[in-house]
Amino acid sequence: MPTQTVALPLAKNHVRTANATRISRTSRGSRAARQSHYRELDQLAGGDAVMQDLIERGKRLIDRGIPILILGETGTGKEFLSRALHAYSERRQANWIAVNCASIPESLAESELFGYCKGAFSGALPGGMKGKVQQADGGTLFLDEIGDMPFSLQTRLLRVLSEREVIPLGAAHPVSVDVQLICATHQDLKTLIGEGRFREDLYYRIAGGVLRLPSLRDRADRRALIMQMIADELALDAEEAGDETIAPAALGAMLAYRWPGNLRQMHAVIRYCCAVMNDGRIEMHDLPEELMQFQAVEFDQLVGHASNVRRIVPQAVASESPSRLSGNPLRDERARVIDALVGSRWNISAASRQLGMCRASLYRKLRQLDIPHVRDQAMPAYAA
Ligand SMILES: Nc1ncnc2c1ncn2[C@@H]1O[C@H](COP(=O)(O)OP(=O)(O)OP(=O)(O)O)[C@@H](O)[C@H]1O
Repeated sequence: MPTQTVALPLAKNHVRTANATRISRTSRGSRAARQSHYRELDQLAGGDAVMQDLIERGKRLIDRGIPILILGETGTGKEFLSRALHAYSERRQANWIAVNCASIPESLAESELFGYCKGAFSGALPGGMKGKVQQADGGTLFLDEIGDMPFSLQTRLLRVLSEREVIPLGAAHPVSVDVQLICATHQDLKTLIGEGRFREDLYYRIAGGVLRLPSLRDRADRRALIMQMIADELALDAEEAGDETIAPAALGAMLAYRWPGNLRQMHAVIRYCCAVMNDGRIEMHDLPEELMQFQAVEFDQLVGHASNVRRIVPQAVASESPSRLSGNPLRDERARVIDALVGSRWNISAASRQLGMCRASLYRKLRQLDIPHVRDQAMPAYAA
């Protein structure tokens, strides 16, 4: 067994256990708790049929101790799913141990994963150290970014999985381990295998069951997710949050946006919006720049292409209630006009109908309220 590693192991706080992190819904008002908030397995499905099916398969696999490989773009919730599966499983009383294979320096990887004995190398902790695999004994080992695991380590991992035992650095005898394995990656492992960067035999060992998380733009329950995240951020119950917390135009922009960073990005955007909003309601001008820029591009594409409008504007948005009043008549009117314009994707006829005025009056109103037409904006100026 190779024992050439001589560097110090990673600090103890690199170990994240499920026991140290809340699994269930957090209580109202605790910001620190909310930030490390993990949902139960059934709550992850939301109202999306693909997710519901995936969760049901996940339950069956974990019940049978089958190694699970979670695939999905960055930020789709692979780690969340892994924690929730562990919390659902019979192993929930034991540790959930995460290892990010992309972030451990190769020189430390062996000692980090497999541990070492007293005096294994100079600079080692006096009492030796249990590796992550042993720490997960009886529980779940989550190998995140498995596609980035160095090839040499893949060989050792394969042995651990086949023999169900580890040999810490410097140890004379193997130690038995019993772990539920969950791996995750955003990479295409089949391609890595083709390129000789990932062991095919390891792939079949870790991919007992494959769960592919959908990207956020493919999820049918985006609206419910947005409302839930707002509720979480404001520490409200989902029903309490309701539609009162977000203007129809802002909701429409979030529904239409492509979310390349998936749930992680959406969570960050909602945290931002909730921090900057006034009067407990997210308005269009509270959205961060990337969503505004996206809107500007979309509108530019839409001008003169009325047939696209139906496809991009969610129907529910158009019929929602107008913005909450601020008490400043000019500001309220400006917000109402902007809501109508954005809600109708700058279709002037539709917006004027909604506002109860003729097209000419609406054009006059735009000039009066200093709202430039979207055609004339590099980026929409929504500040009301
Ligand atoms: N079900 C969920 N409900 C609310 N927020 C979620 C959910 N799943 C994920 N998130 C948010 O997205 C963030 C990223 O989730 P997670 O780390 O599980 O994604 P990932 O797919 O593992 O990402 P990466 O591939 O980049 O490691 C979380 O920190 C959380 O803010």
